[in-house]
Amino acid sequence: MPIEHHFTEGSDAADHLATRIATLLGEAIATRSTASLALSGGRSPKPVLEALARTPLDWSKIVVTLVDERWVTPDAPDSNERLLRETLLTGPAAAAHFVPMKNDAPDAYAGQPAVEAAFAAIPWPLDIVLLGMGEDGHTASLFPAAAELADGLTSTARTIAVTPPAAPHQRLSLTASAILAARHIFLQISGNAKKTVYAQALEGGPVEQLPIRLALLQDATPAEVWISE
Ligand SMILES: O=C1O[C@H](COP(=O)(O)O)[C@@H](O)[C@H](O)[C@H]1O
Repeated sequence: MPIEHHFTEGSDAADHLATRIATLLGEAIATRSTASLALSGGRSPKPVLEALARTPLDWSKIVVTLVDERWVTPDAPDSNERLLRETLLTGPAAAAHFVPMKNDAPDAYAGQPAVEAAFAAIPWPLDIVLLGMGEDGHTASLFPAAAELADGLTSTARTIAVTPPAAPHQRLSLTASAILAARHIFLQISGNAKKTVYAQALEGGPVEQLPIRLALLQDATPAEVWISE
């Protein structure tokens, strides 16, 4: 079962989570001379990324990537890469080595092999995976009812191309195996709607119904969950 951290204020949750990530990155660098961090996009991680960007670390030893990306240009408003570039990869943290999940291929399916190849250069397993969750229970871009979900849950590849059934843009996503191999699996939950879905996920049931269960209903690497109002 997951380890929960409860906060009233989202900003307090973000600061606490950023401190936890920074501590683990520092420990990874001290132990292995390198660290790897995969971040979610969307709205939830923004304050965490802003707090992390202010944290003194040897960013040149840290490899940063995404858990998922929308197949849009990096300057598009929906780009997860854009979020990272505008929040985390500024100031000292710009020294981090960023591995994008988007390339110039015409679609996510054509682009996936090159992303998979580029990901081979990341130090695996990832030290930290920061997940988000949509109100449909998707995590990364592993969406319920997506044609590629079964593959995303079973593939030994690190990445998969996905067409969400009810969300915009083709995506690239980490697979369940890449997520679950991480040394630390973190999740942000905020607001009543997501709290309700989170509680439903914990009750048990098919991962295909609520893909966030892949991280919550396993004990090999218990997820840590930051929950706020
Ligand atoms: O599309 C996405 O959605 C989820 C949740 O986003 P949020 O805006 O509700 O925080 C996110 O974790 C994922 O990375 C993103 O691509």
